[in-house]
Amino acid sequence: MSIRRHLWRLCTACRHDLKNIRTYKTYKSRNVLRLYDRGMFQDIFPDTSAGEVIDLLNASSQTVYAGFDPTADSLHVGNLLVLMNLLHWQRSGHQVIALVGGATGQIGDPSHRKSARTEMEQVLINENIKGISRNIRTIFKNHEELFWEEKKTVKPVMIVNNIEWYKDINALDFLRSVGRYFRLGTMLSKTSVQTRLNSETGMSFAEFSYQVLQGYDWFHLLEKYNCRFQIGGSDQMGNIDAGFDLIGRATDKRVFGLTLPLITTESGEKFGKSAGNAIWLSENKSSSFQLYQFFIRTKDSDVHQLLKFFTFIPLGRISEIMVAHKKNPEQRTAQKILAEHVTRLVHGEAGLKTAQQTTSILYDKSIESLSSLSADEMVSAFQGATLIEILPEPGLTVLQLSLKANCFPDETNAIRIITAGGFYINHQRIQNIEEIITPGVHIMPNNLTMIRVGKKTYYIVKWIS
Ligand SMILES: Nc1ncnc2c1ncn2[C@@H]1O[C@H](COP(=O)(O)OP(=O)(O)OP(=O)(O)O)[C@@H](O)[C@H]1O
Ligand SMILES: N[C@@H](Cc1ccc(O)cc1)C(=O)O
Repeated sequence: MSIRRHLWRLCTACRHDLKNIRTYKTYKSRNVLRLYDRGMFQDIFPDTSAGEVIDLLNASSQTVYAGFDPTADSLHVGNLLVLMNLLHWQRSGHQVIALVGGATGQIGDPSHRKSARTEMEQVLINENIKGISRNIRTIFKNHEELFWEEKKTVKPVMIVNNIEWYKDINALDFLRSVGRYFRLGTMLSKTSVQTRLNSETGMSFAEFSYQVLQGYDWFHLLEKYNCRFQIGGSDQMGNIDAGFDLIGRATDKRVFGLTLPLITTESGEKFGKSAGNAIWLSENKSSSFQLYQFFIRTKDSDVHQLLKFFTFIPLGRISEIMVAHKKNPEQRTAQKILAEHVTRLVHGEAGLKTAQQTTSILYDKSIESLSSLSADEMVSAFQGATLIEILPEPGLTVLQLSLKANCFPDETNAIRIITAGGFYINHQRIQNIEEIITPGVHIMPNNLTMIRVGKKTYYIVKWIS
């Protein structure tokens, strides 16, 4: 039987528990494998261990870890899926460890990458460690304060940095005591290695050794905290397997790895920082409004799955939400619930309030409201808006501005559409092509101008000072 069917069967056996859950504030059992019902696990290994894992989880509280390399100063929505998974473990009574890769980040994980990462300065790595540790602490704190109403307190998340155990390790000792357990054939067979070996850029020995470092991390956490579970996105399969192998050879303990599906873009690209399409969890990189809007824009075909991934709402209630949503999809009820949950978890009540207030600006067509937005916020508010930087010139006319902003293919079209009434500046229709662009009228106090052509083509002009 395939692992999926095996898990499915086991999860079906647990399903009667789910029916008894009246509130989404808590889970009644320690069996987190039920998250399979939410689509939150892709694979488990060893691949026949689902029954054993369920028994272990039900028998006692376990320790689980997931790692994040400090390759940016903030985590993003892709990483949030891993954090959601960890939160479910915490809600189920387990000890959660979030590892920040101060050591592994210096090498760079080759998984899912076409070329080596550019080396980062230590000061930058340190800043990144602070940023992502702050994200993790904030999310766990918001969860406990806003989503957890049980009397029983949850076990606080532990944040560890693997530089702590690598900084004093001697290379020779490491190769002798850890390196000897790694088999070259197995290491070479990893997809992350094969893809790169067959590419033009090839792979350095340092990157090749990455799996040894992540493997040893798990060994270390097992020895120190009895951590028997590691989770990560499906791109982490090879690295998790390396630790599993090491522990199998060096100890007599049983450990288990679980992978999660990757959140991808419409074109199937992994959503994250390397692909350059991240929505960040730090307010200074993506505002609470941008995060909220990102989820509000979820396609109808995806919203059911994202409610399962990014909220704690029980599945039965999610189905009810979807039934109501399908009756009136234009009201975006499901998207609003999703956006509200995620924004509250990531930015707290205050962040959610700001996001909702800013959203209401979209429906309130005053200049005061518009000028309270930043250029980035306007671009995300007016979906697909083009951002253009223009040097202000005295005497610039509406026609000249429309051409500089590339709103029209040529002057004839510009004159035709503007005079016909299809051109708007800051929500005001402008039909006089000779009107002079004036600060305070056309240029808002935030140094921006919003242009609309026709019903929904937006341009945001940022005036360079
Ligand atoms: N789009 C995604 N969907 C699900 N999990 C993800 C996604 N992106 C990252 N993760 C997971 O988050 C964890 C930490 O990943 P990491 O910090 O290396 O970020 P990353 O975005 O994968 O980095 P990069 O894009 O630079 O490769 C890993 O378990 C990884 O699989
Ligand atoms: N390799 C993981 C991060 C990580 C680092 C160390 C670990 O022990 C575990 C995970 C990633 O790049 O996504």
